[in-house]
Amino acid sequence: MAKPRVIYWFRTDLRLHDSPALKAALDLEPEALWPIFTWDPHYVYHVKASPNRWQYILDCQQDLSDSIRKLNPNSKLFVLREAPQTLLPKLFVAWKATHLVTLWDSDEVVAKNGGKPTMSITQLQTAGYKIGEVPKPISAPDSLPDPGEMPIDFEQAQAPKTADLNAPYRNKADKTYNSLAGPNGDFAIETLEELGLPAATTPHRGGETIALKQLNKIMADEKYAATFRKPETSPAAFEPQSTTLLSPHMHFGALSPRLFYWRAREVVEKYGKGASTPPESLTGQLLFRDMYFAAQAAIGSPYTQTLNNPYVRFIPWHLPSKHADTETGMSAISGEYHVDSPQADKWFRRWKAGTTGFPFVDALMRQLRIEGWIHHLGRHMVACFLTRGGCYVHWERGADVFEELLIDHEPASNAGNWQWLSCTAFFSQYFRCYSPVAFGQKWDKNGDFIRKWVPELRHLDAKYIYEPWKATQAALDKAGVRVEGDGLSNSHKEGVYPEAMFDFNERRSVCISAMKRAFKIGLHGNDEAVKNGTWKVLFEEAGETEMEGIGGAGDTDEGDYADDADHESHKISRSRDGGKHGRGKGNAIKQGPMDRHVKRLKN
Ligand SMILES: Cc1cc2nc3c(=O)[nH]c(=O)nc-3n(C[C@H](O)[C@H](O)[C@H](O)COP(=O)(O)OP(=O)(O)OC[C@H]3O[C@@H](n4cnc5c(N)ncnc54)[C@H](O)[C@@H]3O)c2cc1C
Repeated sequence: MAKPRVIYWFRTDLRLHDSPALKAALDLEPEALWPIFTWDPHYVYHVKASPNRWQYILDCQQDLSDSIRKLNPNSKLFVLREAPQTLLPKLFVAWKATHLVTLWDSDEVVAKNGGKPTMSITQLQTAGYKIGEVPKPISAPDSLPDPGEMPIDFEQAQAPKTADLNAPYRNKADKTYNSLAGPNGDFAIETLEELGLPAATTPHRGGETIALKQLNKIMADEKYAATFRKPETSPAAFEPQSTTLLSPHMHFGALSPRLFYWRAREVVEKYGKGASTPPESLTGQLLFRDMYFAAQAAIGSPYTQTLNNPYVRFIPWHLPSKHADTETGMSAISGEYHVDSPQADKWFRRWKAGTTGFPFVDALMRQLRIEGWIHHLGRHMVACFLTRGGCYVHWERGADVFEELLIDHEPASNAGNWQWLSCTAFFSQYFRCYSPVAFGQKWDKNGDFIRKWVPELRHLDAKYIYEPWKATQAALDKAGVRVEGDGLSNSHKEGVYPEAMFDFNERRSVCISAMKRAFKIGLHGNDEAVKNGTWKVLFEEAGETEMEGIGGAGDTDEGDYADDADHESHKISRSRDGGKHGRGKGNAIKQGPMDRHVKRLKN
């Protein structure tokens, strides 16, 4: 019998280590193996991303290609410029391929959670416990077969002409699909130039080699890794940041979460007494990732939006999404929204631009734009501020901005965390709000983080750096800064920082009242009243509009319970572990997209 000829299609798994699908491909003992990546126009034009994330994926591909070449100088990552659904059938014939191998997400956690989404870490841990121990990661292969010949004497299907969500970034002609095998006909990795994009601004670079180096460095610092407690890590730390910054590597599959998990477990076991436990520990962080993945797997496409989502509370936020297709609700966070309040729209645009006049919020938003990454508690701060703790703007607007700017953008984690922060799902303590003054001061009294990202304020006395509206004229003169305008029209003026866009305490109390009312009315995304618009009547009957709200006292959230939605369940998970360093069976985590599927091709 003829030996298999395998097209190995790299998708969200840009690595060689811990790849069951690659192992399955090699177990076939193929006579030819073509590692390929195909540029899907859906991704290129319909997934919003700044050049920072494009650079990251190109880095991951280049590194993978170099690693493949090290194993076999005749091979590399062959990049093809066409949609997979039109390309692959032609390749199977032209290259006489017999097998296609991919990685897929698993629904096992959902099945073990009674077919329901995992809406708390306890549910995730219980389902994980039923599945059993997390499989150990497998090693990278030490050799790869040659690719076969690669004729492309077929017509390249043109990418459909559709709306390009990334058009605002393209400053050159888009040449992504000019030729199937790239400008030199050698199936090379695309460049930002080909994509028509400017240079990235982020200092963070992608690729399996960097990811493994970073992981080794983190685990070599045993005390850090074993005693990691997320709520004790500072959102204001930079160079180095206080958490691992491994999320973008995991997003592109350059790092296996199973490898990360087991390395963290081993360090904890060696460390013994004093090690941290889930959910605050490093393994606990990975549990959150799986919790959101399994929630998305169960809920399906409505997961990333409110409409049609039975698990998301309906709150009549400002700037709701325009739904092109209200039946399926598919385009919820495409970026198009109703401007029901010009005031809220301006707040939203100032939030996005990092010119709210609240220096801690602005510093975080500017770091997000330039670096594509901010600390988890920084994400808490800006998300709470945009939604239930300040602007009362829809969480889908914030998720949309994060989709564009994050280098680690992961649909499940992004939507889930925005729901958490806006108290629409996963978390409900809407009276706990992050103060843009007190929360930053807790971590960084001197405001060094603000001085780095908001240079207009870098010479301002620490006494005023979180609230420049309180600064005396003498203090402002000494710092060489004026506080005026909204930052949208005068953002390029040297030495000018915008005025605060509202009184935070006032807004917080307005928001809390409005949240209280919405919780009382108790609608969810799949309720008829939400779908047919009659929710308006219910809210009008219930009293004043959100803008006039009656106010409520509220608590200042300091982030201590940042990842702790249900204190009771947290206690349960600890006792199930016997309080031992996250080693109990209750910590079992089901790795995300790791099931292997080998499809026999019918050609
Ligand atoms: C509003 C909001 C939006 C977010 N959007 C994303 C996103 O698009 N992609 C993304 O990966 N994370 C997202 N997060 C979760 C979290 O902030 C990041 O995963 C984390 O900050 C990444 O930094 P790190 O690798 O240093 O994390 P570490 O603290 O070092 O944690 C290790 C890993 O655990 C996982 N993890 C940790 N916390 C969470 C969490 N709450 N949810 C899911 N996974 C978690 C990540 O994979 C992370 O790399 C979001 C959080 C908020 C509040």
